[in-house]
Amino acid sequence: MPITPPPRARAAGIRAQGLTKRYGTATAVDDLSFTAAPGVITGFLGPNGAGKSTTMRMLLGLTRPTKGSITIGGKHISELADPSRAVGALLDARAVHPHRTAFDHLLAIAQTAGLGRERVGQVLDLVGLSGSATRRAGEFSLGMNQRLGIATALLGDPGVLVLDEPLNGLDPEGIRWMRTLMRDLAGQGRTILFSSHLMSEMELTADDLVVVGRGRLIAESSLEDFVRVHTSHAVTVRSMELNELARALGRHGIAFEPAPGPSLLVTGTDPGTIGKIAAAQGIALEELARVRESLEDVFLRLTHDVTEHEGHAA
Ligand SMILES: Nc1ncnc2c1ncn2[C@@H]1O[C@H](COP(=O)(O)OP(=O)(O)OP(=O)(O)O)[C@@H](O)[C@H]1O
Repeated sequence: MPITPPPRARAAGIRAQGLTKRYGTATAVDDLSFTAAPGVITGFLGPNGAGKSTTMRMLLGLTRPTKGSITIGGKHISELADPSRAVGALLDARAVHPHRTAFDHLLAIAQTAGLGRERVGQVLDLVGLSGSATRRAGEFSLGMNQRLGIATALLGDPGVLVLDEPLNGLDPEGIRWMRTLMRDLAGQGRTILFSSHLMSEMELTADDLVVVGRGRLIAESSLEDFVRVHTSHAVTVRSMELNELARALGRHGIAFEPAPGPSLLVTGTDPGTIGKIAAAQGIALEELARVRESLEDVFLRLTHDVTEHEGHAA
């Protein structure tokens, strides 16, 4: 069933400016600024405790910032004429009354938001729960609860969706479904901000990334640029004539270091150049391959740096 966001919500992006939240002496979110644009999936990435949920709660007006702001289309959620139609959220999929049926759960929320009964059937259909509408939420698996949470978020047909760890607890089929749904929703011009602590999930789902560690911004860019900028490029080259190869690279001023096996780890150049240098010297190569840090490695290194910095500063 196609669902079309109201035109007024189409262009509403999310913007955090100097957003800060302190609990006593602990800082959960620290001078955080970022944007999430309409029409794309923005991945909010950070290890557990990085401040993602707190940021989302401040966006939804559930937690008051100590300093700074987070707005939807330039407005605080309390200034929006019809917040439930502007923004939908999945925060904690288990926060459902266990004895209520899926239908009644959605109906109660729809009625509070002034939405018609027919919308409940539509969202149940959209998330594939029509067949379980009369089952109690307490009997649901975590994956079904996630679907019910998404149905709740979509009730008001909002232009902005805020999803906290939506892929948690889903099986591979559920993950594929959630990705396709997010892609479709973004394709309709909606703003999607979804959090995860897993780089592997982001890699396959997000267009843009906001990376946080210890409440601070670590990186904000497209996924593509993040990979390009933060991935260190190196080339491994294996040859039985390693000494000759090392001398030839040295003559060209190319940096290298020994690697396991009869191999060198070469930096600052590309495989093509190494191949040409070897060919010119008549050196046979057994292997010539670009080494890429996995995104998981990049993420761990970046967030580790923040932790280290914090540790020294403390
Ligand atoms: N109500 C609160 N009172 C005190 N400290 C809090 C409160 N809410 C969050 N925190 C702390 O703020 C920090 C950020 O928590 P937050 O839940 O926002 O992180 P997160 O990135 O969403 O991580 P997770 O995925 O584990 O939820 C944590 O150190 C957390 O213990």
